[in-house]
Amino acid sequence: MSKLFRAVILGPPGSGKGTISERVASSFGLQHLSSGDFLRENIAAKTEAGVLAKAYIEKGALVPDDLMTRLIIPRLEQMTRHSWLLDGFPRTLAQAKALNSICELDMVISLNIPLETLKDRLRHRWIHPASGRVYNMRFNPPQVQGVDDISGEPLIQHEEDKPEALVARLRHYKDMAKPIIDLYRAKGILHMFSDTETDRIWPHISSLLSSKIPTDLTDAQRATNH
Ligand SMILES: Nc1ncnc2c1ncn2[C@@H]1O[C@H](COP(=O)(O)OP(=O)(O)OP(=O)(O)O)[C@@H](O)[C@H]1O
Ligand SMILES: Nc1nc2c(ncn2[C@@H]2O[C@H](COP(=O)(O)OP(=O)(O)O)[C@@H](O)[C@H]2O)c(=O)[nH]1
Repeated sequence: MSKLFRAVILGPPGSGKGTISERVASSFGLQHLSSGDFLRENIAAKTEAGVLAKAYIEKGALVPDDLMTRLIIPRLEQMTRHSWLLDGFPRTLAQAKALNSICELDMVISLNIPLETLKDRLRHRWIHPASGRVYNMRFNPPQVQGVDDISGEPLIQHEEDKPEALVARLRHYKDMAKPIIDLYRAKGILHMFSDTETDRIWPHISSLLSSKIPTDLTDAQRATNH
């Protein structure tokens, strides 16, 4: 069997991790694993870990490392036949070390987006809470304003996407991300992308992935995904 490809995408809130991950998943057949979506699934299913995690998320806090790794690591260990792109994990150095101990990453994509751009994007971000689908009233608006394209249910805006909350979130992100970025840079797998537009970053990520992912893998992956 072809070698699996395992990658992580890092970036501050609003940097386009979710948007780019979806493009990677559809163009290269990698499975997009989002820690936020995974937590929401566990909360909806009322798993023991989901119930514990819910209390932290509702307070606007990160889920503690031991709980988070207990949730996500077994999920990754199950992925023995699929290549993946992980979004939202690791968020701390302890999580990065836990990930290191179970697999050798092939690539880390880090998004470096100016603060003003992030503020502007998040002001216009609307989400469908049940599915995690993300819209932007200017960049990718829903077909009908305020309504999810697939379910027809109403869209909501997150409290923490307000500009006042964002500055603190970004400072926190920078502090947490620095040692993680340093770790991956030292391993020689870090690729940093800086721009204000996802559409300008995407061609670079796409050609990088094309050069690293063998086509037989993407074909095989697509076949198993359909
Ligand atoms: N790796 C993680 N470690 C700890 N907590 C996490 C992790 N991933 C997600 N969470 C928790 O789940 C919540 C939702 O995560 P999610 O990534 O969907 O949204 P977010 O924090 O608003 O990020 P972004 O704005 O970058 O999309 C987070 O606010 C945090 O409480
Ligand atoms: N204007 C604009 N909005 C974008 C661009 N890329 C992503 N977005 C939107 O910005 C918001 C944040 O993107 P998202 O993928 O959720 O980022 P994440 O928080 O890093 O996962 C969403 O509303 C996206 O639709 C872009 O290049 N331009």
